[in-house]
Amino acid sequence: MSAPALAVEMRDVRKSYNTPGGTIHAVDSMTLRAEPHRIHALLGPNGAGKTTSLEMIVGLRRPDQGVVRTLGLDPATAGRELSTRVAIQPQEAKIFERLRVGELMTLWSSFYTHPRPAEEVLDSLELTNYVNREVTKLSGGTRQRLNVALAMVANPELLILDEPSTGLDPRAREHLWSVLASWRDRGLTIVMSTHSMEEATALADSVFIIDHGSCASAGTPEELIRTLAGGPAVHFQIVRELDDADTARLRQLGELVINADRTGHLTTDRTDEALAVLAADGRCRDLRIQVPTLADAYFAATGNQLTSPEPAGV
Ligand SMILES: Nc1ncnc2c1ncn2[C@@H]1O[C@H](COP(=O)(O)OP(=O)(O)OP(=O)(O)O)[C@@H](O)[C@H]1O
Repeated sequence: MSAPALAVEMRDVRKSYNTPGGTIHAVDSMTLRAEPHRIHALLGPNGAGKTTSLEMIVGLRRPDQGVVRTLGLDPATAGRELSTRVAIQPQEAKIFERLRVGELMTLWSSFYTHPRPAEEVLDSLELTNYVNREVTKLSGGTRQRLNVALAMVANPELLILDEPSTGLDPRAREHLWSVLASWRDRGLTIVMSTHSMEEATALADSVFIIDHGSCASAGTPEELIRTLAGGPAVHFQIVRELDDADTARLRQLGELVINADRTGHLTTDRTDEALAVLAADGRCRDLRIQVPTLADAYFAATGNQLTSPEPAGV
């Protein structure tokens, strides 16, 4: 079987929920394309439609309208042909709570034809020491890592993770990122949701900015920052009036904005040259270089700030 060009494609997908309070348009005109062998992050706040999208990608929900293709197949009808190739981390492994970690992994891997060795997955996620512990006695963060392990033991081509680092302390989170990156380097495709800018910046090869059920913008973190947030900017407070020659020089370097209160900024990649002009003879003070981040790109794409909750243990 030849591999499809895209791991996941959503074209103008809509999904609503009818609730006693009215219809919720959870996913609305969602269009995105995820290439294989990459880590893709759906980045957006609570309620943006990330989980609903992931559930449609694995076939747990059907779209009301539009096209979803996962590894080239329609997840609503592909059945076992897809379920052996795609794994999603169980949101809450409430079932089998009385089992020990090792027992649950053995049971879970028995559901699949070509599972990955459970010991290898447990080892990579630093869970080996917990094999004899009952699932119910695990901490939230350890349990979250077990959920990722349960998905990975299926040995999928496409791994779907819904906010995988929720509840992890900073060290565990960074370790999880390095494990996910190493799996990607061995050919796995990962599609994950997150509301952490830091996670998307550190981990994702491509980011889909999700806003009110649709994809507002997509690209590598660097592309999104460059195209949406612009380049670095030098901010300054004018002390002595800039003369025409200074202003002309600054305009040659980039885009100059001077405000009525005599503050200003120059958007330019040539920050050293800009600083030299602005600082000469004490013309300006409070000089500060601002390098745009994914948060700035997110704000430019959606008009909203996305505040990442602090990871547990901070
Ligand atoms: N089963 C459901 N029944 C009714 N409404 C739902 C259901 N699942 C999700 N919703 C609503 O659909 C919208 C999108 O939810 P979804 O969980 O897809 O977003 P999300 O981006 O994953 O958010 P979170 O980060 O909070 O999980 C929200 O308003 C949510 O309340």
